[in-house]
Amino acid sequence: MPSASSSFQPRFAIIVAGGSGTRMGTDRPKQFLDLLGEPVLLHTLRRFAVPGLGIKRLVVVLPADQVATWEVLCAQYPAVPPHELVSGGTTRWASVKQGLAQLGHETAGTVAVHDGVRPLTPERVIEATYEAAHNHGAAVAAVVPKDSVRNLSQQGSYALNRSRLRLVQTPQCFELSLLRRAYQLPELNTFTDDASVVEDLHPIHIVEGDYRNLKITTPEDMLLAEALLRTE
Ligand SMILES: Nc1ccn([C@@H]2O[C@H](COP(=O)(O)OP(=O)(O)OP(=O)(O)O)[C@@H](O)[C@H]2O)c(=O)n1
Ligand SMILES: C[C@](O)(CO)[C@H](O)COP(=O)(O)O
Repeated sequence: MPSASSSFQPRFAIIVAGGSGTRMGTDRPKQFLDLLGEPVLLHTLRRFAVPGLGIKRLVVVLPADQVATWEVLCAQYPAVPPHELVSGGTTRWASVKQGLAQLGHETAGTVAVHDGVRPLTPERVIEATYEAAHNHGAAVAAVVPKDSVRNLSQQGSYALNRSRLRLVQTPQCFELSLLRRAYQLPELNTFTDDASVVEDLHPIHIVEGDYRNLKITTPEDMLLAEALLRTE
């Protein structure tokens, strides 16, 4: 169950799966690809449907032309977690905005935004990110880079101090009214995630993520996900 400090704050989750997966290059969207017997997105939903997390509503954002396909797909699997379907937009930002609109009548709570293509997120990371958002207003899961990092410059490139860098994952959790305010501002082409949408309004707290929490983006990520899932 959510810890005592957050027990009076309802939890919501918006799972964004409205993308087309151009970098994956498959015919069907990567969120529908089979991962050891179930679609990637179904694995992701199951991670959030764990009773101990106490999530009140699970909203799934899909490409408008894939909603019917998803409903047919879901009918083929047992015990699909209850979820609400919403059509997305042409950018991740627009899809999150649609997901937030679905929560329009909720007055308070903590909301997680999570990529539908992160099917391996440990429960510990989800719980810690909700809890940190409850305490700090805004929290994202992130990990330390394992490789050295260089910044490209006109002269060539220079090394960055990686001890001060973090690779940001999802979930990204926020106090509901804060996320709503942030998503009322105009969309910028510098937005890559929800933290970048919120950060001008509120500081972002970093929670320890997990290297297993990979985002399925290119074909080799499916092989990695399969291998990791087999160890669970
Ligand atoms: N218009 C969009 C674009 C992305 N997403 C979601 O945001 C997450 C992260 O995006 P990404 O990995 O970039 O997915 P795609 O946009 O599908 O991939 P690509 O950039 O390769 O086309 C994914 O779960 C994706 O479905 C979304 O809901 N709506
Ligand atoms: C939200 C995200 O997964 C955090 O790392 C990432 O920014 C999504 O980026 P993408 O280019 O849409 O895959």
